[in-house]
Amino acid sequence: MLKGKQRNVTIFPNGHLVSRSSDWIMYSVEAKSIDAVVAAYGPSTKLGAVVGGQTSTKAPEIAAFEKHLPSDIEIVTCHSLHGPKVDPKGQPLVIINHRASPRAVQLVERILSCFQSKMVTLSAEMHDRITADTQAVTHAAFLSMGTAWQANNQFPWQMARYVGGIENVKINLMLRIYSNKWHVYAGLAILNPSARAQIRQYAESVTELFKLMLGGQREELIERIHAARTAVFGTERIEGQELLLEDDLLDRFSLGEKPAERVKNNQLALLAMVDCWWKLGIVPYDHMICSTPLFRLWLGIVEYLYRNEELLNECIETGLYDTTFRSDDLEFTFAARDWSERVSLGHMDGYREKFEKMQNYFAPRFPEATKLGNEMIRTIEANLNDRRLKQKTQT
Ligand SMILES: NC(=O)C1=CN([C@@H]2O[C@H](COP(=O)(O)OP(=O)(O)OC[C@H]3O[C@@H](n4cnc5c(N)ncnc54)[C@H](OP(=O)(O)O)[C@@H]3O)[C@@H](O)[C@H]2O)C=CC1
Ligand SMILES: O=C(O)C(=O)Cc1ccc(O)cc1
Repeated sequence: MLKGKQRNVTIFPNGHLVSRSSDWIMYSVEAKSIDAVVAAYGPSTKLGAVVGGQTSTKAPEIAAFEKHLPSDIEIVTCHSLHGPKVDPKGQPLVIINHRASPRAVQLVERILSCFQSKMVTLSAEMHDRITADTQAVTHAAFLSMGTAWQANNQFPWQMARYVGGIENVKINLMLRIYSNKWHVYAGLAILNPSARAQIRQYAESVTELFKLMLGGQREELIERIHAARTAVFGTERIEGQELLLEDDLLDRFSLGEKPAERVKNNQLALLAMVDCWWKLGIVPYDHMICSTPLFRLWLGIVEYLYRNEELLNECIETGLYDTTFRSDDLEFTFAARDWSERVSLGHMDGYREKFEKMQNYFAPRFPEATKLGNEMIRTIEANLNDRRLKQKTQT
């Protein structure tokens, strides 16, 4: 029974009754089921209605609309670029006019304006290309971190090496992804035609960098890391330019006890990300208009590392000469390759099986991590906005 303000909402027994009586319909279902759901209810769409979807990958959604909707139905679809419990205000909201009149686009924009999100107009193809660069490959990195920790039977917040600074962001975002539904990430990775190659390159970058570390190939490693840095972040640090993130801010969001002295880490996951962007010719800043909070935090910690010469050198030296964490890096490399293979095979069940195994392992910490993660996203996003604003007013 609906209470209070929602008393005027009537829940129909099925999608046919919704379709035949609605002027605007948004399909917000699993991407893997979109074809079956639109096949079932699409033919019942009210004459003159506008139809869209909220799935994270537009290729299968558009294919389903084209196949099953009557040809006189207008198609304006969308994608909110944030997860649950994030304030939609100011977050990107992609609007795609696939087959519609300006009147239909305006109707959808007016309805969705209540989110107070930042609307961005893109084509479906462009949307999928950008989200493969931003979301799919970012998720691959965090899924692999979790898999490696589980394989070594670790809860990273219990280990000095993984507490404080950028480690906090890594752990919180990893837990955030595993606390969400498997089909969201499987859909993003497997059904997006551009995602496979990106995820494969990430796994290759991890493997190749790890081999250079194992082989003690100092010069090649330095050369490769610096070449990637130049391609992604430019040749020099602009004087006075502030970093997106700072130590004291990052240290606030810890699930564990911070050690007196920071323990070194070679940050293979972050080095591989920049290497992957370089190899694929991706400049992540170009995608800010269509980015999620998670991607901005990921880019924030990567930038934090690459714009700090001392810290980057420390990662290189640790990677080459500190063998204490070789087993972590070995498991991380296996994990990145295994996720990539599962995505390439394109089997939803293979993805689900692995995702849910990790989800069960980390589940006891989800409530605490979700609370802390929400707070972290709120605080860091506010900080990023302040800085962008300051930088804008200075230029
Ligand atoms: N979660 C996120 O962070 C984001 C998700 N998205 C996208 O939004 C979509 C929905 O995701 P989310 O809400 O998280 O997932 P949920 O699993 O919570 O929701 C999917 C819903 O679809 C319903 N559904 C599935 N099949 C049918 C059917 N045949 N008839 C009627 N209803 C059906 C399910 O009903 P039932 O439970 O009864 O099976 C369920 O309520 C996905 O495509 C996802 O990629 C987009 C942005 C962010
Ligand atoms: O921010 C992320 O990448 C998330 O994990 C949340 C999310 C998941 C699916 C989407 O389509 C949009 C946002």
